[in-house]
Amino acid sequence: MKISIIGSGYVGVVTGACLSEFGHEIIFVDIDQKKIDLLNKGIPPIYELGLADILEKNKHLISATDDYNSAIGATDLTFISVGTPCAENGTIDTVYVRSAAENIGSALKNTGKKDIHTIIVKSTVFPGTTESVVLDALERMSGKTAGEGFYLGCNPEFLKEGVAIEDFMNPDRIVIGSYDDGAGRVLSELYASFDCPKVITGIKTAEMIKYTSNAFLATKISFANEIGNICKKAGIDTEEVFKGVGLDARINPSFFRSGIGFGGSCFPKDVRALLSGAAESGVDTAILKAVLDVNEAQPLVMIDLLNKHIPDLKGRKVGLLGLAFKPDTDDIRESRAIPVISALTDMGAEVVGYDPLASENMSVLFPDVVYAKEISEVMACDAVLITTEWPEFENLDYSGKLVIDGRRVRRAAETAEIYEGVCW
Ligand SMILES: NC(=O)c1ccc[n+]([C@@H]2O[C@H](COP(=O)([O-])OP(=O)(O)OC[C@H]3O[C@@H](n4cnc5c(N)ncnc54)[C@H](O)[C@@H]3O)[C@@H](O)[C@H]2O)c1
Ligand SMILES: O=c1ccn([C@@H]2O[C@H](COP(=O)(O)OP(=O)(O)O[C@H]3O[C@H](CO)[C@@H](O)[C@H](O)[C@H]3O)[C@@H](O)[C@H]2O)c(=O)[nH]1
Repeated sequence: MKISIIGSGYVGVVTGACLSEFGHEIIFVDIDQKKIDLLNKGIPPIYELGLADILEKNKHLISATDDYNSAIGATDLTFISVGTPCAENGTIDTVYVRSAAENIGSALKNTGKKDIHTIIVKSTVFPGTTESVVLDALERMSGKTAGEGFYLGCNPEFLKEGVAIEDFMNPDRIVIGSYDDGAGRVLSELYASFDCPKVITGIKTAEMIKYTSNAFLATKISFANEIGNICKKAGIDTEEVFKGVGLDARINPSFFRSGIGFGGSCFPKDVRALLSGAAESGVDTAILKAVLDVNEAQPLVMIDLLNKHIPDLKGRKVGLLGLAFKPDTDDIRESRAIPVISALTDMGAEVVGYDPLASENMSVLFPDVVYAKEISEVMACDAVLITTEWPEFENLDYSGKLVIDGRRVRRAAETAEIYEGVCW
C-alpha cells in the first residue's frame, strides 16, 4: 500500500519504518523541517533501538515532506500520529490532531482525488475525539462525507519506548475502531499477516481500550509502590511478594516493579486525561486520583531516605544515575528524576547527573545541573541516587558509597557501604 503518516515522532516513525518492512511505500509528513531532512537521509529523528537499520535499509521506500497535498495525493491510507499533550485542565489538547485533520481534508479537496482515501487516528485521543474533532475537520475542509467520500477509523498504538519495534512487530493485539466498514476492511488487509487477536470495534470503544489499558498498567505500578512502602517498613522484600502474587493467572506478574513510579509521555498524561474527562461528565474517579497521588509522592521517598543519612543537603554533592524516564531512551518526559532534581536543588544540594542518552534533553530543563561525561564524577559525590535502571549501572562498584536506589540495581545492594532501596 501507499501510506502517509502525519507526525514523525516516536509513534509515527516506528509505524512507518515497521510498515516499510512489509514493502509498503511510506511518506512522512511533519511540520518540523529538521525531522523531514533527517528522514530523507534515512536517519531517525528520535532514538529507538533498531530504527536506524530499518530506515537505512528501506530508504528507497521512504520519503518525508511538509506538503500535505503531495503526500495525500500519492497515498491511499493516512495515519494521524501527532502529539496529544496535556491541556491545562488535564484533558488532551487536540490542537495538533485538529490541524492535521484540517490539512488532510484540504488536501483531499485540492488534489481532487477520485479514489477513496482512508484516514486512521493512531494518536491517543479521548473517547469521542475522532468522531467529533477529526470527523468535523475532515468533512468541513474536504467537502466530502465520512463513509462515502473517505473512510475513517482509529487504531490505537500500544508500543513501549525502547522496545517499540519489537512491540509493533509482535503486538499482543491490534485494536481497530471503524466508523464505516471501509476503514475496518483497509486495516484488516494491512495487518493480515500479523499473527495476533484483532479487536474490531466502534471508534469510541477503541479509543477507550487505549486509555483503560494505560490506566490499568499505571494502577498496577502505583499499587506495587504502595505495597512496596508497607514492605519497606516491615522489612519484607517487595519483589518476592510480587513474584508470589503474580503467579496467580488472574493477576499476571508484569508491571509490578516497585520503585519511584511511572514517567514517560503516556501514563501520567493519559491517566490525567481520563480523570479530567470523567470529572467533566460528573463521574468521580477515586482510584485514578490515588494512582496519580502515589506517583507524585513516590520519588520524594528517595529524598526522605537521603535525609536520614545526610540531614542537611546544603552544599553537598548528590549524584544521579539515570535521567531518562526509563532505560534505552533519551526521552525525559515526566521522568521521575525531574521531581528528585527539583527537591535536591530546592534543598541547596549540588546535583551531578549522568545518563547514557538523556543528559542533553535534561539540560534544557535544568541548565544548572552538572552533566557528567563519566560515571566516576557521580560516584565521587557524597551520595548516589539511582533513578533509572540502565543495564550499565549493574556493572559498577558501589563500595564505600551511600546509595539510595529507586530502581533496584542489584549490584548496588550487594556492594554499597550504605544502601537504601526505596521499597525494599
Ligand atoms: N511515545 C509513545 O510511546 C506512544 C505510544 C503509544 C501512543 N502514543 C500516542 O501517540 C501520539 C504521538 O506520540 P509521540 O510520542 O509519537 O509524539 P511526538 O511528540 O514524539 O511526535 C509528534 C510529531 O507530530 C508532529 N506534528 C505536530 N503537529 C503536526 C501537524 N499538524 N502536521 C504534521 N506533523 C505534526 C510534531 O512535529 C512531532 O514530530 C500521542 O497521542 C501519544 O499519546 C505515544
Ligand atoms: O513495573 C513497572 C513498569 C514500568 N514502570 C515505569 O513506568 C513508566 C512507563 O514504562 P513503560 O510502560 O515501559 O514505557 P512507555 O513507553 O511509557 O509505554 C507505556 O505507554 C505507551 C504510550 O501510551 C503505551 O503504548 C505502552 O503500552 C505503555 O507500556 C517508566 O517510567 C517505568 O520506569 C515501573 O515503575 N514499574
